[in-house]
Amino acid sequence: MVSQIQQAREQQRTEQPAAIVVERLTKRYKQAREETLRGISFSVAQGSFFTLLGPNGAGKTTTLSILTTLLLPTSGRVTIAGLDLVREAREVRRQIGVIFQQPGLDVHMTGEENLRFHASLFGFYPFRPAYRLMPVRYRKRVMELAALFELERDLFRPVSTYSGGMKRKLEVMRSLLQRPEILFLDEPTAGLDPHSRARLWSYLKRIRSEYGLTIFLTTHYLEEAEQADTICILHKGKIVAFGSPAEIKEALLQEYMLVDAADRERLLAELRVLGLPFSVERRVKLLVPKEQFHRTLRCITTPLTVIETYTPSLEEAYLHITDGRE
Ligand SMILES: Nc1ncnc2c1ncn2[C@@H]1O[C@H](COP(=O)(O)OP(=O)(O)OP(=O)(O)O)[C@@H](O)[C@H]1O
Repeated sequence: MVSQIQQAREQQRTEQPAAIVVERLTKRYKQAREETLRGISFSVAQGSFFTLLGPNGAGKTTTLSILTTLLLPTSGRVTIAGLDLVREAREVRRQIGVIFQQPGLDVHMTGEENLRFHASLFGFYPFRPAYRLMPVRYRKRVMELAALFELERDLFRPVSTYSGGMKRKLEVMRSLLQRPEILFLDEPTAGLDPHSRARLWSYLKRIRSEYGLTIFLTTHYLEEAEQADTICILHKGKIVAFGSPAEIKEALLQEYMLVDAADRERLLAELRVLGLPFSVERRVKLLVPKEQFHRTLRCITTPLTVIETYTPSLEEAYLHITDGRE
């Protein structure tokens, strides 16, 4: 845990300023026997694409709810855009946009009415009973976003006529109305078909480059996490892996060979002499990287009865790390 905090501080010192700094965050729900978050620490660099990945129940939504000021932490400290999450919650809300797992649109209203009500409710713009009566800066912002998301033609139609993908786009637009610095997305592609999912990703890429947004995503889709700058894997309320997708892959992927011999004792003695790392399960498992498979085999003189090579996929490695831990 100490190293996580050091890592968070180190990142702050050496790279871009951190958009989010989380230190020793815990959450215990009322009447819950265990903590849902068990002292997690990490930081998110400004303008980066950060993914919180983990299986059901890992604590992703809890973390996101705390970071978006909807839920109070039990202990720990969080800074968002340089503001203290608890003491300056109101100001934090102005700096963030949020897209929740469950769409929260009123389908009886038009797309624009949904935007207008949201903007007024959160105090970003004063409420007026018609779009044309809204301040010019609101109308300019809405049209700018509608153009970006190609929703101009449908903006004044009831949301009940929208497809799932269009509703998602409207939600993204709504979250960007006040020009937030950080966009939080809780499993935003759940329920979308692959086509709409891919399109949503391309929009997110565009807004990120156009507005320099920091994106904080929670997901349990590995392929979505792979597009991130940083992945943080949460499991049972603890961080079990943290780094770039390449670093995570390297840490998680363990390539190995399974070998065996009629004279197993001779084989094991030989492996010890050769100094090769191994463990004995049903077969003898040699922990060597793929590039060394051939060389390793050439060194072994004991006649082998079994030779199998194994390169797990990222998916398998992820399942392994999240299945086998307490
Ligand atoms: N209001 C609550 N009261 C008590 N326990 C809760 C509450 N909300 C969540 N939990 C528990 O906290 C744990 C983490 O839940 P959370 O929703 O944060 O996980 P998650 O990683 O977002 O899962 P999913 O991918 O299913 O959304 C779960 O065991 C859940 O039962």
